[in-house]
Amino acid sequence: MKFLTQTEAVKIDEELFNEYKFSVDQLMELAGLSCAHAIAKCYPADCFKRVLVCCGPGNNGGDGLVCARHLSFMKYEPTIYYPKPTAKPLYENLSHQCKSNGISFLRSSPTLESTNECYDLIVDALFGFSFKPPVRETFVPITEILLNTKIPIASIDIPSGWDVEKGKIRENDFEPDMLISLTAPKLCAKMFKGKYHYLGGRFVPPALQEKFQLNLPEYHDCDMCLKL
Ligand SMILES: NC(=O)C1=CN([C@@H]2O[C@H](COP(=O)(O)OP(=O)(O)OC[C@H]3O[C@@H](n4cnc5c(N)ncnc54)[C@H](O)[C@@H]3O)[C@@H](O)[C@H]2O)[C@@H](O)CC1
Ligand SMILES: [K+]
Repeated sequence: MKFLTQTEAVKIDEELFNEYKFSVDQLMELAGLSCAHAIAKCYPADCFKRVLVCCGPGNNGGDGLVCARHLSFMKYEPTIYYPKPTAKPLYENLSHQCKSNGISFLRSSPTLESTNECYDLIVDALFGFSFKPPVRETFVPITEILLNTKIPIASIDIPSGWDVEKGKIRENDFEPDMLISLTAPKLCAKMFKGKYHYLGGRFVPPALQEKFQLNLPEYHDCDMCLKL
């Protein structure tokens, strides 16, 4: 299986939209749904009910909003922390859908103590493959919590803050328990040492897989995600 550079990840993204005519909503829905499925396989709702979903300003954050909505249908109780909501219809609608499904949004940053006390699992949907270090000020408090908490963290696509290609290179980069690589793993996933690595985003057309020689493993039956 191929591990993608940042440039390859961006190119595949562009081809999905430009050549294959997917809309961002379509792929985000499938990506977020596959993350919820992968999480449910590893952290059952009866033990990991209270989930803090941390969402960033880009599409990785959008995946998090979708994932939170699906988790709410799977007997979890998600809470969203979305410190820099993006003023675009896509994100506003996703936020609205979460609120309409009874999911609450935190008004201010949680503390380490409140995080440890109030949640059983954290979903990291802060940054994906377009992240450029260093982490900007708004997101420093939450990344410090992710670094110091004992609660398991499931990262969507990239552990937020990691270099997309070189991986965990800074002292304060946190170590997630789970990584769900979307489309195909990025190079940083080679450094992932957590318990569960899953592949999600079962929507890559065969011709595109061939073109980028992704060499993806086969998904089983009707599964939305695959344990790597
Ligand atoms: N190509 C694909 O196959 C798909 C990708 N999706 C998701 O889209 C993600 C990529 O999304 P985007 O390209 O929108 O970007 P990201 O969500 O990776 O991050 C970009 C956002 O983060 C901000 N940002 C970047 N560096 C920062 C820093 N140092 N401090 C604070 N903020 C920073 C940018 O201003 C921008 O708003 C993927 O990782 C994946 O999660 C899915 O939604 C759908 C399918
Ligand atoms: K992430």
